[in-house]
Amino acid sequence: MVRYRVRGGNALRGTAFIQGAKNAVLPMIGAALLAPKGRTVLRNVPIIEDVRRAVELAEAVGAYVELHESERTLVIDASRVDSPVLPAEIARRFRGSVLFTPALLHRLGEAVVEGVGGCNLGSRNLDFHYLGYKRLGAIVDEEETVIHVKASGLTGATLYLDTPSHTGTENLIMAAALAKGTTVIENAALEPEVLDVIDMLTKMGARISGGGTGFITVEGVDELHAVEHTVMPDRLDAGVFAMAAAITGGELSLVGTGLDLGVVRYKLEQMGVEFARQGAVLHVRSEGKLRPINIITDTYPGFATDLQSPMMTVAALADGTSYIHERIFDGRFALAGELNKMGANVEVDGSRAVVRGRTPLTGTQVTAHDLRSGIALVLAGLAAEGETVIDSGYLIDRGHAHLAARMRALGADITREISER
Ligand SMILES: CC(=O)N[C@H]1[C@@H](OP(=O)(O)OP(=O)(O)OC[C@H]2O[C@@H](n3ccc(=O)[nH]c3=O)[C@H](O)[C@@H]2O)O[C@H](CO)[C@@H](O)[C@@H]1O
Ligand SMILES: C=C(OP(=O)(O)O)C(=O)O
Repeated sequence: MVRYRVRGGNALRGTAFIQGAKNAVLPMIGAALLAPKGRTVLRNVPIIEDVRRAVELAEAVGAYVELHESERTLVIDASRVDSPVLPAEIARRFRGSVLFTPALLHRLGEAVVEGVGGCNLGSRNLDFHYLGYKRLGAIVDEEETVIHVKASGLTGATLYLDTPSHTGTENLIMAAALAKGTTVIENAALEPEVLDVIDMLTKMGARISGGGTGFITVEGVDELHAVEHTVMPDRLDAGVFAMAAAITGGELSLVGTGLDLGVVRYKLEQMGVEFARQGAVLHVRSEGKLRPINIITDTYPGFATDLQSPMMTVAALADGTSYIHERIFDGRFALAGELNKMGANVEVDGSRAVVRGRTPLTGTQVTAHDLRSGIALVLAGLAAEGETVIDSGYLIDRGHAHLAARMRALGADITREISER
């Protein structure tokens, strides 16, 4: 059992090193399995639990994988992939397991999905993935919780997503990349991570156009080859560090952000946080006095749902009433009860939350219900009086690498403990 212990009151100052993106590296590991020869090299890999699970899953289907932690590099040899089964005990521990299905379909003609995990955020359907595979010529059988997808070669088709699913878009691009003929994916996701995956697949020999427009065209090719690729920065990790500066009255230089934070930056600026781009470094500074804010989550370029929970903590520390509307997931407010235990005043009504700040936060024992509510509680702990103890830290480790060490280097009083239960 992993547990985080945070004692609040310290302003975070210094240089924060932003990790590679979880939501880019996971599809890239899936993409690496599409190459039947050679070795793929992924750089700037975040050393997070989801990556460890992805490595275990790749090994379970027959790939040879080296995770070089201090070099943040993965080397993947997929030449001996021989099992179509994604075993439940690994696959149910993270969402990214679904991203292995296109490679297994192409390489072995079938994929057996014994379960898919990920954060518990209400309904998390996969119908667009399976309907898309069917439109490309696969047969999809569901037996209770096990899904069996079979295809002796896929054929291009026009696909339409009811909503621009992130992993759905990635999976259908990978499925189409080796299908015969042309596939068009309408209402495709626009997230920067999807574009990074398209870049990697393009280097591998895939023919993909329209990334970032919502209409993606894929011309199928006969084979993809192993390449080297550097994973883009994690904009969610960067957002969390910017928020840590905001609530503690700190000053941070974010290194490795590359891209701008878009709407997250604008919302924090409205709250009174100062940003300055200094070449490759994004500088964030706050006096610690924050104005309230309104947030409506949306697919990119809207406000990312994954930063909604951390932003709820920031809102609880702002002077006045903030409003949050969660539009992507129907169960993403588990944080509210935990923040209220610490003294916040958050009222949830369906998909909307009203946060009345600023109320002083006091450290106590709280529960991370998912990855982002976990990191939001770490933020709350940084600004609270006394000690905040957060269980289960595993959920935080799913998505943030070496969190305690990185925050301690900036002056935070935070420890990560491993206990028997
Ligand atoms: C590993 C990964 O990249 N995870 C991210 C990905 O999850 P993920 O790809 O699972 O999220 P989706 O974009 O697919 O899901 C968003 C919404 O669409 C619905 N939906 C999705 C697919 C489908 O076939 N049918 C359907 O109805 C879901 O129930 C959910 O309400 O995007 C989410 C939304 O930005 C992020 O929170 C996750 O961090
Ligand atoms: C919802 C998330 O992740 P996953 O899709 O991997 O569960 C997240 O990163 O906040």
